[in-house]
Amino acid sequence: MSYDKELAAAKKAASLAARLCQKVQKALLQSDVQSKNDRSPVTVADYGSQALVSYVLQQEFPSEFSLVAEEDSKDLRKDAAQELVERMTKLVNDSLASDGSYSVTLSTEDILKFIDSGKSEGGPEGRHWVLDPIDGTKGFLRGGQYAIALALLDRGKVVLGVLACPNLPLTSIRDQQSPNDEVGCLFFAEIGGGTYMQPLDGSSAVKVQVTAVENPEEASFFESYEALHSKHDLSSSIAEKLGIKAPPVRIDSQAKYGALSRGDGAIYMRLPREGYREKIWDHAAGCIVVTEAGGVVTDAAGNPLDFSRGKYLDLDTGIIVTNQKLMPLLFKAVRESLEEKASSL
Ligand SMILES: Nc1ncnc2c1ncn2[C@@H]1O[C@H](COP(=O)(O)O)[C@@H](OP(=O)(O)O)[C@H]1O
Ligand SMILES: [Mg+2]
Ligand SMILES: [Mg+2]
Ligand SMILES: [Mg+2]
Repeated sequence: MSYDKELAAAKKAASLAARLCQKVQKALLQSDVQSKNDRSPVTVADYGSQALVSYVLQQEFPSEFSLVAEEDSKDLRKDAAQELVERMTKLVNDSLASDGSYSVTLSTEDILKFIDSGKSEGGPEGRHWVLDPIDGTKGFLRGGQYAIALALLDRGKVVLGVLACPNLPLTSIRDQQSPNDEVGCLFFAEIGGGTYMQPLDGSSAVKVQVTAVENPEEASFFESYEALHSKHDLSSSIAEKLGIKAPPVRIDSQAKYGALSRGDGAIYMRLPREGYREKIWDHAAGCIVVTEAGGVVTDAAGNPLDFSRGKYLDLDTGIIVTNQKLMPLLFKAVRESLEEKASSL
């Protein structure tokens, strides 16, 4: 089955949302930051991006629409958020107008409804869009990496994914010469069709592949910038076992999956603290972008990620990503390190 029409819509929605986010990041004001009850930050751009993507997808697929997305409008309906909602409404309307294909002016209530249409629970039946309107909000606030991550599930499987990474250099992050290098990448993948990357400004796409490195000593690895999101000491001990020489590359968001899909690095390890439950929007798009580029994504027990169980990914311990050749070595090092840790407790 082809998902070409869905992929085209997803690319358009994510690119428009990326433009909105870039505009906000440039003019970031402290008051744009709200605090959700889980204490993770969320900005006018997270909400605006979700409203925009939800609107575009509903225009393109009016009859069959289900969206599992990270944000909801609860905090925005409080009096204190009124100014933020008005500014966000203007941002979304300006972004839609700049595209030219939608002649519409949405009201604040429309916008809140589009945000709330992301409340689907997903699951193993039918089709569901999966959206992280800004993945890596902390990176976004720091001026670092972030991604607009959009995927489509069909009967529980990820069948397409798009990652817009507005701050990711077009060339490998390993050989960055100057801070002026061009940035803004759009990664996209459809099941069975490979992974492509194009500049966010719309010029032509190139096919990408994960690295062919087989010797772990030559590999480099990615992990979260935020030490709270992934145990840096554990990944260091795994890297040491593998003989990896290069220091870890710490970047925010699913930009890690994008960078890995084009071979900027060989390994991504995500080892959250006990009790943390991963959400599908944090991995669905990244997972297909890497697997279609020839990579492998599993949990720490070697199982593929199961996106069919609702909004949570119930997995064993963490997520590991690399190419086919290195996976057995990485898996072994991860198991040994986890066992050593368990026996030292
Ligand atoms: N304690 C924790 N452990 C692991 N991941 C966490 C976490 N707290 C938040 N996250 C997730 O980590 C994501 C960012 O990924 P990364 O660590 O790769 O930059 C966040 O996405 P959002 O920024 O969309 O909220 C959030 O879902
Ligand atoms: Mg968040
Ligand atoms: Mg996220
Ligand atoms: Mg997010």
